[in-house]
Amino acid sequence: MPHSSMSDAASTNDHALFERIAVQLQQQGYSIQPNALSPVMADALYQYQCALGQDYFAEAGIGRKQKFHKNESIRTDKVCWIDGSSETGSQWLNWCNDLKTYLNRRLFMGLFSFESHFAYYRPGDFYKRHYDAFKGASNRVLSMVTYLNPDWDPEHGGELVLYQNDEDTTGIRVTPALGTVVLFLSEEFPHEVRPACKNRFSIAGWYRVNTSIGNKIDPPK
Ligand SMILES: O=C(O)CCC(=O)C(=O)O
Ligand SMILES: [Fe+2]
Repeated sequence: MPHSSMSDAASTNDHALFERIAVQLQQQGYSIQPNALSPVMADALYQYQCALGQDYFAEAGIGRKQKFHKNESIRTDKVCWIDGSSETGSQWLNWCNDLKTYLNRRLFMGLFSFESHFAYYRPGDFYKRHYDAFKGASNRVLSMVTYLNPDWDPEHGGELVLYQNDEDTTGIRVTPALGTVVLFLSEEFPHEVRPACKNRFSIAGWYRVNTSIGNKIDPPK
């Protein structure tokens, strides 16, 4: 039997996935990938988020960590930022970093850093139509959303609706099923989260470019 370790197999799968993402980002500016996460990674992230407990989740705001405004008319979800202090958190960040390296090599995107948080939408919670970044006003360039909901049926609601531009009122609807990953250019695609009839878990993340000027360090860290 040929020798093949778990990690070799995983990285071959990831390589094919990263290539599909790159092609779609180049052709259409977004990519929707059901079952993008390995079942092991999807389950670890799901378990991790479930174990976090309510206390870890804070009311979400608008803007980056530093410029934070609470705004309940636009969004009602709760979030918890992910760092590398846990095994699962660091595996997640490594995977996101591998994707960053791949996209930089393949598309010359110049992605510099990545930040992400778990998000928890209770039944009825929503995030109204918005852009993740405004042209020239932010260094977030690529948005990524990963869903952590086993057994999600379309009738549970909670879709992401991704619009092609300001005029688009139809959009593309994405069911937030476990393991689905969506990426889109942050300045190009308005989008919204529709209310669901049950708890909806996800990870929202953003790849950023480096816009440091002089001695102002941006992104921080
Ligand atoms: O959870 C989603 O489907 C999208 C979340 C989102 O748009 C955001 O956090 O900016
Ligand atoms: Fe968003």
